[in-house]
Amino acid sequence: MSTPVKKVPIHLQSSQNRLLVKNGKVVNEDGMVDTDVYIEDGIIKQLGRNLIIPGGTRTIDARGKYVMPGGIDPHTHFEFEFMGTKSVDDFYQGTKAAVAGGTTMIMDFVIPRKDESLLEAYERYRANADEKVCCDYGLHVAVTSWSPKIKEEMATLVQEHGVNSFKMFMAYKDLFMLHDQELIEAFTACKNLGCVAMVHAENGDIIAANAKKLLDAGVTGPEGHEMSRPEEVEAEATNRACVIANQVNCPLYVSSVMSKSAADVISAKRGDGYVLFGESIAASVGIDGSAQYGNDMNKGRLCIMSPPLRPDPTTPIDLIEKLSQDGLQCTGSDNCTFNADQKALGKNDFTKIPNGVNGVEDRMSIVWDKGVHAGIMSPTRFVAVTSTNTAKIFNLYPRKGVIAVGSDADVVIWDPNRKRVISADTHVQAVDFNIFEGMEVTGVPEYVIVNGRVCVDDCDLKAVHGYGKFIETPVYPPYVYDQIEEREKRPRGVARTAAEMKKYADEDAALA
Ligand SMILES: C[C@@H](CNC(N)=O)C(=O)O
Ligand SMILES: [Zn+2]
Ligand SMILES: [Zn+2]
Repeated sequence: MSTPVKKVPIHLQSSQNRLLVKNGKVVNEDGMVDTDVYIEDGIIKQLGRNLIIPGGTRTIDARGKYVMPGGIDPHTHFEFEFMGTKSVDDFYQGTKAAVAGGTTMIMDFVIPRKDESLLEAYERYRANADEKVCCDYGLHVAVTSWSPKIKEEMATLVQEHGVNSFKMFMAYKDLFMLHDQELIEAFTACKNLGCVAMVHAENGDIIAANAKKLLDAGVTGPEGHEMSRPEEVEAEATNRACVIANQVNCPLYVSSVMSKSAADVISAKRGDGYVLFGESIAASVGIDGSAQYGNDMNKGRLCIMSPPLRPDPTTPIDLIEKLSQDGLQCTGSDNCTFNADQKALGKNDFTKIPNGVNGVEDRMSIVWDKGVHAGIMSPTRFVAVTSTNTAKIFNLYPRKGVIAVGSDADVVIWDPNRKRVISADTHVQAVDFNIFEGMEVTGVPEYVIVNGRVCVDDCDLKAVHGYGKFIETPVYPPYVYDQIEEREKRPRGVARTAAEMKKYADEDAALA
């Protein structure tokens, strides 16, 4: 199905059409350079100094600022029907908030209703999103049950609808959860289609058993949520997903890594040469999960998500360090927002609290503040983990995720010193609270250019609904499948001798 080409309304052309970003420091994942950027018709046309440009070009002075690829958020759930309610940020408000925070593309999840086919669910999401989005978007598709029909639909989605990634949930028993045999078959199907398998990694059987025990013991407050699924329940499933994917030689993307233990598994398996990518989220590097165990039950309910925020206060710093050192590769938001009254659906039973928190608007500032401003992460690594790596994994690169001639003009002019205080009183999102309430962050987008159009103009939001479009993600991303194919050429068992271990490690180092 071809994506309908959107005509940019005439009044948005001409003056918005030509832009020169001058005197900035362009930051890509592989380096920084002082140069100017000329944009026309939504595309980056020239890079350099003293550029020859046509009259009528608007010039933005980026002196003292970083000029970076727009953020790409690989993990959102806008207007998602879940746990008897629906997330309140829809594709308009959610993408408007994304743009406000410096994100110029999001990837959401098609999650089928009960008895809805994958194709019907995909069409429903497209119909919901296409006319509303304020920036470009892609779609992952969730496989929440397994059958020959599902396998066929995966192929159709790949061949006709521009999907290259499928999400399997190992949690949410009796709702979305797949068991090992189904995971083996779903991962094998992903591999045979040239796709990326994604997981929500928690052991849903253990969670269900623990939740029952806790409720039977009279634990109904928000603390029961994390108690039912401590870190090792996430780490066990993370390890199991990695092993299954490795055994079928399928590339694996672990979504919303929320604990040190799970992050350690991912770093270790990557060191063993697995084709594996780990995603942190704004919440997990921004705050810890102590509020769930506090005396204020209302506040505790608000930050309930899965996998849960961890009470270990060293978790955020551990995860931002792993992001900085390539232990983890991407940062999403897992934005799945429910208002306080929706969260109160679980006031007498923590298993009824709709799972999910905000993050799409604050993701970029949180990672800059906790990473770059804190002196832990370089600006180039910031670009990698907030934009480029996601673009490469889902085969959007170099159209997205880089400041380069010919790339889409999705550009953020970033003020590394400007500060802002995060608050529901001022945020763009629809949700009526913010898990980062009151947090002062350093690092703010001063201009956000979406497909060549200035949508944040000197910190003034001018996002326009319907301006974004669906972006197809082609199969066989080279960044991923070059490694898979290399491993196929070298079928290798488990290294049994020190010599084999060294040989494999040297081979993998040469490939990295
Ligand atoms: C259902 C969805 C959003 N909710 C959440 N992460 O708590 C997910 O698990 O990714
Ligand atoms: Zn999840
Ligand atoms: Zn999610």
